[in-house]
Amino acid sequence: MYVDLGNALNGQPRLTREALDRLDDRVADAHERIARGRADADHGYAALNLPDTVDADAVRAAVADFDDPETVLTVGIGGSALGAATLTEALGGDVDHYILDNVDPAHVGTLLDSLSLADTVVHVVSRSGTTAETLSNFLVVREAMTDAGVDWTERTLVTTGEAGNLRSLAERHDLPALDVPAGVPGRFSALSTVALPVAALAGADIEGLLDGARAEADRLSGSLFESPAYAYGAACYALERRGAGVNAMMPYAESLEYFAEWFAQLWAESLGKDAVGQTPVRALGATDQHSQLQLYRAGPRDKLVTLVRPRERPEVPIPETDLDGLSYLGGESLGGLLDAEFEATEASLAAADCPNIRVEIDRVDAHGIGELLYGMEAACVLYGELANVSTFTQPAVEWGKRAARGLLGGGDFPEADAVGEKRELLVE
Ligand SMILES: O=P(O)(O)OC[C@H]1O[C@](O)(CO)[C@@H](O)[C@@H]1O
Repeated sequence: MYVDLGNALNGQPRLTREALDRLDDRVADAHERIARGRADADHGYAALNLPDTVDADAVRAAVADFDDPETVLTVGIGGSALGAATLTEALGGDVDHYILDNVDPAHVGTLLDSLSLADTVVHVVSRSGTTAETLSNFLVVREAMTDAGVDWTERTLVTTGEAGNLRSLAERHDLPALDVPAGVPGRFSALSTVALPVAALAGADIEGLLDGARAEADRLSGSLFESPAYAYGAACYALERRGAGVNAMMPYAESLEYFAEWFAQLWAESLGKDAVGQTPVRALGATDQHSQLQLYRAGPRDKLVTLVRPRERPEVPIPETDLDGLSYLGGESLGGLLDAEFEATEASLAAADCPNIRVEIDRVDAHGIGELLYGMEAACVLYGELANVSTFTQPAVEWGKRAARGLLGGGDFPEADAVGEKRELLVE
């Protein structure tokens, strides 16, 4: 992973090279704390050990008995789904991968009606085993398989914690089951038994993913100027401290659209604590040049834009044309056009004093994706250290869960009472 901070400096919010130099001493201290946390496999820090601790053989063994499925359906939510979605979108492969990470009846019904469930492997993932959306969707999927005459116990893989509903289900029905990695929050689990099974079923290069992650881990050092991951995390932190409360994650590759969604959970759920944090915005280049770029260039000076691209792309030539004013495109390539737009957008943001950071990988392949995912995880951990927040917890998401459960008669929760006290100003 390559990180270029040139355009992060001297914009509005204003970050200077001198400020980064001063921050580097704190990066060194943070790196020591991170190294200690990794050495002790402390909660959360253990995620940065995954390239060496994940049991890839167990992943391969768990999927070995599934006979080359056409389709894999991931039933999970948050980090239990977004890692798998990111991997298969970026790396492609031999299966059609769908995820059910919402409980929209229209979507669930339409998707299940479209699938050949006899040729589908269901990977149900939940660390806690209690997540309402995941368990509800699994019960619906299981019934649909039964109604279709499919033995669901032959088509289901489980990844879950040591105890809980899914663990009991796997034991009761002798399902193949993997353990979620100890001490790794879901949003940090893409390079683990949570997401790797789908990548394995899709025929992706698991070792390449882990090699890329190891390469990025090897670059972690006591200076942000020697570690791309720390350079990114430190610059994002420093810019947020100076007013960049928004970070628009804008990959210039269609196959990295889910990566931006994965990044949004990683950044928001890790860093949004104690009334601080940096709001991740999911964007896509070049598409959002015709959309959100107007706001980035001419809106409030409260943003940084992260521009991500592979240095190599496949070539699709643009045919010659005599269309008025468009002959310059003829003989070019789509990749050449996309890269020109990347660089033009980068320069347009700089010209408008909007701080932006260039993140590149050699190509969108297993090694590059391993670098990118690990690098962003390490960047997030560093940011959390510098911001002195509890990076690996997410207490704020529990309130709504209790309210919903109370509304559904799942217990006596005062949060549910608050729903009934909603202020109303209805306009019809
Ligand atoms: O894997 P589980 O326990 O179902 O949790 C799914 C997601 O829900 C959260 O716990 C938030 O509610 C995320 O942190 C997590 O990725």
